[in-house]
Amino acid sequence: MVVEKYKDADTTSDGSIEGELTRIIIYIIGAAIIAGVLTFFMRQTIINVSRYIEFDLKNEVYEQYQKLSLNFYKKNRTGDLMNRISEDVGRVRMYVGPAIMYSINTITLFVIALIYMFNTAPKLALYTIVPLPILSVIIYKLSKEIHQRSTIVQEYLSKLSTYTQESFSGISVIKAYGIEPLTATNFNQLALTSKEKQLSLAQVQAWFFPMMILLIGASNLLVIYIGGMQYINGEIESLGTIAEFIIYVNMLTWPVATVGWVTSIIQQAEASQKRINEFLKLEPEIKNSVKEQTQINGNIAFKNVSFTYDDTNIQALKNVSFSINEGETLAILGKTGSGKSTILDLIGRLYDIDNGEIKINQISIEKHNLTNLRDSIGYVPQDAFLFSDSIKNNIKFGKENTTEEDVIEAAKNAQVHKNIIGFNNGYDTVLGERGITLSGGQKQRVSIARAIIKSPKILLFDDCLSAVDTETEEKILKNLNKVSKGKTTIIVSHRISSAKNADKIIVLDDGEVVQEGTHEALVDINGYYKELYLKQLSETFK
Ligand SMILES: Nc1ncnc2c1ncn2[C@@H]1O[C@H](COP(=O)(O)OP(=O)(O)OP(=O)(O)O)[C@@H](O)[C@H]1O
Repeated sequence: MVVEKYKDADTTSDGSIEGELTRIIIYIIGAAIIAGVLTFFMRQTIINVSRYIEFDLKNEVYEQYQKLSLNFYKKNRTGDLMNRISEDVGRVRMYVGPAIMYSINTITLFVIALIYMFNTAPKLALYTIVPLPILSVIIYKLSKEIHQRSTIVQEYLSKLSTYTQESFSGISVIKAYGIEPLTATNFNQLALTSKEKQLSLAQVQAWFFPMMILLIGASNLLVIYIGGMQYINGEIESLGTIAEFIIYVNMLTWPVATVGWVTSIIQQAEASQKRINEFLKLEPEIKNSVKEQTQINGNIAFKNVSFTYDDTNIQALKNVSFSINEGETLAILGKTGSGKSTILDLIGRLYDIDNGEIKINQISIEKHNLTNLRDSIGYVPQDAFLFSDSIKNNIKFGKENTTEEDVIEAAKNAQVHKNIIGFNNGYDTVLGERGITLSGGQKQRVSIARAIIKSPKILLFDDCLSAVDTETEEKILKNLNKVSKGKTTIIVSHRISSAKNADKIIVLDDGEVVQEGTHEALVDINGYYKELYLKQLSETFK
């Protein structure tokens, strides 16, 4: 406009043109600086808020994971569980962050630009904005397609990483069986499919910018053509209007494109939020219905207990009855799959039973505060699970605020102290992926130390001496006898040596109690226990 004003005038030499241009340049620079500062604060506020929301949501989802029972984990694949906490939460964040931010941006810019455009040249404004909704719809369709294809790409990437992870974990089996070529072929097949999916994604993505450029170009041409015609016809006064409109078109194209993109983000976020909500509404199967504290002394009684695993429909326990008093030791023997571990899981209330009753301190197990119940149990599982952390922390895991001396004492009682001090870093030796691998027997003993240090009312040992030699077993049992004074102990085993000193022994067969008594009584009766005793006795003297 300024140029046009002075174009035909004779006064090119006076300073007023310079002054006016400088003023406008300062306005432009000033507006850019203000826009920059405001954009910075907007991003700071909205993106930060979205990160806070993401943080809260992740914690909420994780907390819910902790509450849900084992059955839930069996029904859902680990990949899906991970997705909910990372991808679904991420999509919701995209909605509360970028989507809202870009929408505000678009609306503000659009309203201001449209007011200016219609004020300057209403007819030209109308022609200019015609291609914009088309651009929006195209970008929406493209974004949707891109999203669908990238979900598939993501799926293949996680399949690839699961496969590789599993190969790394099972590398010793792969090498021992010499199946490297087979695993390599499988990997190659997966990688090939993954590549194809990536290429198909790239194909759609490749359309994104050409489409934008095409539509911007079309809008520009339209402005120049219509604007030019209007100028020739004298409908618009100045050529500057055309230049002004070209700037508007370029200013509006990106925000209009984001409308399409934002719509697709909102749709994805809606689906993710729905999935998260459904998940957060899930009630844990095992509920802690008792809020007040309950006392656990260690009397345990099973009365006609039957239990079937939901997922496999295997009836693991049939009409099982037995009782054990506070401070006593019970040994459970039986063939594999006879239901021994299931009994221990039921005492920790990892599952609720179908029929019968489990009583702890003469009170039904459901009437106990679940936290109190689990706090009073020291459980050593069949497969000792140790975290990728130091040995010290793995033992301390049983009881947080504990002293170094207690850790050493527990390790001594579990007969693993000597092994630990033999490592270069002693108790600070890191286990797992980043550290050393313990032998099966060492793992079991660290796991025993973890249970002992807790000094719980009830100690549950699930075949946890299977990987130690009989001499060490003898020593551990002797120590356990000492530390388990006054505590109720249940030992699941396949060895008579672990069971013989128990106050009571039960033998399970296919989920039923088939023998019950003390060692002295059972070796006198024909049956599984006597057979096992004679077999193991003869092996000892071989
Ligand atoms: N988590 C589970 N989900 C479904 N079925 C299970 C589960 N755990 C065990 N089972 C089934 O229940 C039955 C009893 O299993 P349990 O683990 O109690 O036997 P066990 O006597 O401890 O065996 P082992 O001596 O081999 O450890 C088995 O047939 C087993 O397949």
